[in-house]
Amino acid sequence: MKVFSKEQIYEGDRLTTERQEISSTELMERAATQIFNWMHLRMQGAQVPVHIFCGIGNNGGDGLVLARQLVIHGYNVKTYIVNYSETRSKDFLINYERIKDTTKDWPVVLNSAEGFPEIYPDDIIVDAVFGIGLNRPPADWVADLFQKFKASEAFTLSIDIPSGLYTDKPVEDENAIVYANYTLSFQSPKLVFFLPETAKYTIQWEVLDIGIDRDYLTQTETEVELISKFEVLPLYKPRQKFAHKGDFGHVLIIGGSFGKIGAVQLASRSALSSGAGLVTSYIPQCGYNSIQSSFPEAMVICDDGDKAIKDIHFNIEPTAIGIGVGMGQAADTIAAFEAFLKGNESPLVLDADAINILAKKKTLLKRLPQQSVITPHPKELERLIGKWSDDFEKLEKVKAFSKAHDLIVLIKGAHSITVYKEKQYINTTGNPGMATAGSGDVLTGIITGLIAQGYEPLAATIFGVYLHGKSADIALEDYGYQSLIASHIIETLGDAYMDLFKQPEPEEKQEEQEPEQ
Ligand SMILES: NC(=O)C1=CN([C@@H]2O[C@H](COP(=O)(O)OP(=O)(O)OC[C@H]3O[C@@H](n4cnc5c(N)ncnc54)[C@H](O)[C@@H]3O)[C@@H](O)[C@H]2O)[C@@H](O)CC1
Ligand SMILES: Nc1ncnc2c1ncn2[C@@H]1O[C@H](COP(=O)(O)OP(=O)(O)O)[C@@H](O)[C@H]1O
Ligand SMILES: [K+]
Repeated sequence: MKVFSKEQIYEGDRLTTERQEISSTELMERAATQIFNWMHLRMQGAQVPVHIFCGIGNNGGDGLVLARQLVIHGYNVKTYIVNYSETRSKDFLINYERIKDTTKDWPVVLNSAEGFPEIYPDDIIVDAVFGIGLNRPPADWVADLFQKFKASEAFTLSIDIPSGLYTDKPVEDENAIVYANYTLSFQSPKLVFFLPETAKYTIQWEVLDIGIDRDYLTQTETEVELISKFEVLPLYKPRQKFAHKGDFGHVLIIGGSFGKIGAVQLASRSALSSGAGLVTSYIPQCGYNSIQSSFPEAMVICDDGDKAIKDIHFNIEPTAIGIGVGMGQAADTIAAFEAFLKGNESPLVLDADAINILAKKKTLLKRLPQQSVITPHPKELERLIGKWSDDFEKLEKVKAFSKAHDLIVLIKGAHSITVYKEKQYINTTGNPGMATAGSGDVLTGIITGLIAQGYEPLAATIFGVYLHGKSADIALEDYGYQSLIASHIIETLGDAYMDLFKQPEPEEKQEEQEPEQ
C-alpha cells in the first residue's frame, strides 16, 4: 500500500474534485460519511455519549459532518468547537451552518480548557481538532484539552491523524498530542503511524477509501510503501517440477566465535528453511562438533582459528554469503574480514559484527559489492551512521548512506524499514515476541537464502523481513510473547510461505451488512 505524503494527499483531493466535478464540500461529506458508517455499523444506535471535538479547518469540518449525521440518526452527540484560530476554512463554515440547521443543541465553542465538559470512561471522544494541516505547535490550552482527553480514559477515535501529530516532522511537545485508541485515516496511512517515536499515539488505525481519483492513486509514485501479503505475493518465485537443489543456490554463512556458535547455526538453518539448495557454515574450529550434531543438513568449513575466525578461506563458490553473526571483533577477525572483502565477489548480507567492523573501518564500505544488504538493529545503525535527533533525521541519514554506498539498509525494529536510496518499505508483520536472542540471526539466514535462490537483493530483503515476521506471528499462537524463541521462527517458516496462498477468512456477517438508515 502506498503511503502518500501530505502534499500528495492535498493534490489528490484537488484533482478528485476537478475530475469528478464535485465541490470540496461534497468530498468532505463523502469522507465524513465513511466515518459515520464505520461508527454506525459498530454502535447500532447505542446511546453512549459521543463527544466530538472539532477544530476550525477541514479536519474540524469532517467532525461537523459526522456530528450532523449522528444527530440525524438519533445518537447522543455533544459537539464542541476548539476555537484555536480566527481563520476558519470554507468547508468548516458551511458545515457549521448546516449543523446549526439540524439541531437546537448547537456546538459549544471552547476558547480555553476551562469549558471542558465532564467525560466518563465509558463515553466516546471523537478527535477532529487538527488533521494533516497542523503546521505549528498547538496553543497551551489546546494541549491541556488533549491531556483531558487522555485523563478521561474514554475511547478516543481520531479522524485522519491523532491531533497534534505532524505528518512530516518530529514531535515537539509530547503533551500536545492526542492518544488515539483508533484512527480512521483517509486514503492512505500516515508514515508517523509506523515510526518508533510516534506509533504510540494510535493503538490501531484503518484506512477509509474516500474515492480519490483512481488514476492519481495508481500513477503517483510514493517514497514510502507499506508491505503486506498483497505486496510480497508478486515477488514469490514458484518452483518448477523438475527443479533440483542446484537451482536454489549455495549459501555460505560466515561467523561464530567461542560461545557464539549458535548464531551461525540459527542463520544456517534458516537459510536452508527459506529454500536455499545447500548451506555451508564457516566457523572457527571450536564450533565444529556442536554444529555438525545439531544441524546435520549443513556442510561445515572450519577456519584455522580455534576460538575466533582469523583467515577466511574456502574452496566453494557460494551463490550468496551472510557474514557477521556471532563473529566477534578480535583483531585477527577484523583482519580476516578485511582480506575477505578484498577478494569477494558474491552477493553479501552483513549483520552484527560485520556491521560493527564496518562502523570502525568505514573505508571498507567501498569494498562491498553493489546492493549488498546490511541489517543493523538501532545500536549497530548508530555506530554506522552516527546519532540522530529524531526518526525523520534517521530516515534522511539512512537514505543518504544507502545512496552514497549503494547499499540496501534494513532498519530493524517493530516496523522494520527496508531503505534503498530514496525508497522506504515498511514491514507490517512481526510482534514483540521477536525481541529475543537470535531472532536477528534468523533473519540474516532468510535474506541470504532468498538471494541464493535468485531473488534480487532488494526483493529478498523486503520478502525476507515479511516472512520472518509472519513466521513469528504464526509461532506466537503456540508460544506467546514470552516463550517465543528464535528457533521457533525457523520452525514456522514453512507455514509463513503457505500462508501466502491462504484465502482470507470471510468477514463476519455483521461486517457485510449495510448500515441501517
Ligand atoms: N485528504 C482528503 O482527501 C480529505 C481531507 N479532509 C480533511 O482535511 C484535513 C486537512 O485540513 P486542513 O488543511 O484544513 O487542516 P487542519 O484541519 O488539519 O488544520 C486547520 C488549519 O489550522 C491552521 N493551523 C495549523 N496548525 C495550527 C496550530 N498549531 N494552531 C492554530 N492553527 C493551526 C492551519 O492553517 C490549518 O490549515 C485532513 O486531515 C482531513 O481530515 C476531508 O475533509 C476531505 C478529504
Ligand atoms: N517489538 C518488536 N516487534 C516486531 N519485531 C521485533 C520487535 N523487536 C525485535 N523485532 C525483530 O526481531 C529481530 C531482532 O534482531 P536483533 O536485534 O539483531 O536480534 P539478535 O541480535 O538477538 O539476533 C529484528 O528482525 C527485529 O525487527
Ligand atoms: K484529528
